[in-house]
Amino acid sequence: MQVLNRPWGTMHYRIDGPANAPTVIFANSLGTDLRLWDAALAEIPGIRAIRFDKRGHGLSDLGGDYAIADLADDVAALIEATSDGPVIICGLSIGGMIAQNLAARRPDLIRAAVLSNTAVKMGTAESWTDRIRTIETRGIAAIADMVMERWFAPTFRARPELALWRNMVIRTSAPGYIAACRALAAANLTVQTAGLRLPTLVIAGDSDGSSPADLVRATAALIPGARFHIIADAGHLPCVEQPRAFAATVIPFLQEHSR
Ligand SMILES: O=C(O)CC1=CCC(=O)O1
Repeated sequence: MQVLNRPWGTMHYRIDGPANAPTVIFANSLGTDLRLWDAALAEIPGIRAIRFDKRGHGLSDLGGDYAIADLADDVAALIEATSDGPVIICGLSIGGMIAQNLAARRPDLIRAAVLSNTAVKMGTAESWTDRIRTIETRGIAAIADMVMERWFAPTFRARPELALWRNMVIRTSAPGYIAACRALAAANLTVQTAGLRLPTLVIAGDSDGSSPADLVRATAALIPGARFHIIADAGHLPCVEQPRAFAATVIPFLQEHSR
């Protein structure tokens, strides 16, 4: 377990892989911690993988409310503290929004981006307000079944591990989860993302109930030269549901842009 001190509190991160391998930094989604990437990383050898828990998730502190740009600033600080030169970023969902924001504002730190199951805008302000209200009135467990349906295709929902992912959501601190919902409600990255000029791979899941493939494709279309790939039998978290297919999609891109 490693610690980065930030003005808002303590940020948890970890590094795996050879010190001299190309660095890839992974940004998690809403309601998950850095274990989100366990299965995919087991299929992606030869990288130095940096993972972290964003504010209010996993072992990291919350501080107060924040915007997507503040989360991107945390990642910038983590890169500066751990790495020489620009890195590849791989972000999923809100993690993909962090990646878009950081690539737009700090091109000196990011050489290429993998944007998984993300968009320039996710959900509506009303949908996030409804979710926050449910958590405030009935607790975070009240949203868990709805979230599982958005995250996973039916095949995965029948597997015993579903209970573990459900527990991950339920055990996220309610204030931490709500702060991320507020940041999502306020975020629209259309202008920033349309200005991106870096190698980008965009990934969608064919059964994603949160960022449907057409929404993800529309974000890819904003970035000149971006590649777009749909993973079959995968919902919002293809790195969990289809780690081999996820790795097979990502590895050639990482190899191409690590040189
Ligand atoms: O919980 C969801 O609906 C999925 C999601 C939206 C943003 C994010 O990071 O995850």
